[in-house]
Amino acid sequence: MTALVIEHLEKVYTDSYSGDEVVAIGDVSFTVERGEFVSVLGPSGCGKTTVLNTVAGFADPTSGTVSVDGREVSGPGPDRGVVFQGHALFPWKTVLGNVVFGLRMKGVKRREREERGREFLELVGLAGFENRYPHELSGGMRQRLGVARVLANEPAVMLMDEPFASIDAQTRRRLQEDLTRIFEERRPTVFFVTHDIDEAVFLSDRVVVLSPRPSTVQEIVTVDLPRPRTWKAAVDHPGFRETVARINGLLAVDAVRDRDGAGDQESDGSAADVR
Ligand SMILES: Nc1ncnc2c1ncn2[C@@H]1O[C@H](COP(=O)(O)OP(=O)(O)OP(=O)(O)O)[C@@H](O)[C@H]1O
Repeated sequence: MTALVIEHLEKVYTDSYSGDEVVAIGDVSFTVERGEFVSVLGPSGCGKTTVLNTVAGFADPTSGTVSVDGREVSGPGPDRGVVFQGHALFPWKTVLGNVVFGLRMKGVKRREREERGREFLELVGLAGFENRYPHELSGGMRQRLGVARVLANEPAVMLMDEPFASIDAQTRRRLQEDLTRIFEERRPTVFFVTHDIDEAVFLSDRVVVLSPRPSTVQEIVTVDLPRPRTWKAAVDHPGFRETVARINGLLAVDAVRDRDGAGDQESDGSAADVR
């Protein structure tokens, strides 16, 4: 069953300083099936975060529609859970308090929510930290907590906007492996935004490659890698290297087009800013 449908999404912003119109998203359509992990990749400024914000209900489309489980999105809702880059945890609540917050809002009884909260903390490797506060955790642990908090609510779609971008490379790899394991165990529906091609390929079932602004879907690449996945197995797998090379090629074409001025006239030349 299809969990998320994005149809002919267009987004035009008006620059608050100059009053100029910026066409962030030209025409973007794609779907995410239930239990599927889909990443969105594209040059810097092509509108990846805008697509995610529109799905989250934080931004309205200029035209086009976004539907989750058959219902058109018209604002934020509990059917979509967002894991932010900057954690967005409640600093005054304990680790367990943060995880069970959404369940409390839904009216789940204390015993059951604490049971579920502990289960999700265990899943993300934070068992034993229930009574700590977010400031007592490392950046990686806070990000795990962000994931546990969203998973505990069992949203129809889990939205992740570069959740590991500000985390050191070694920890990031571990978190990516943990996320893959959690995905394989629980099969949430995930919509993931990233700059990192390796990360997108390692985590995803499909990768949506966007063109430079005003963005369109350049290609949707299916990742043919067996699960369960580990970094060790992935880097040795020819399919992993081929898929990374293919996406690299797609984005390199964008960078050349942009440099030669054939792309977006307002480009700041950062189209090659895809790690
Ligand atoms: N609130 C806003 N008002 C005006 N312009 C905006 C606003 N938000 C985003 N933009 C512009 O829309 C375009 C797309 O931005 P967005 O952040 O969605 O891109 P992105 O692909 O996620 O970028 P990055 O890869 O650098 O994180 C950019 O040119 C940005 O400057």
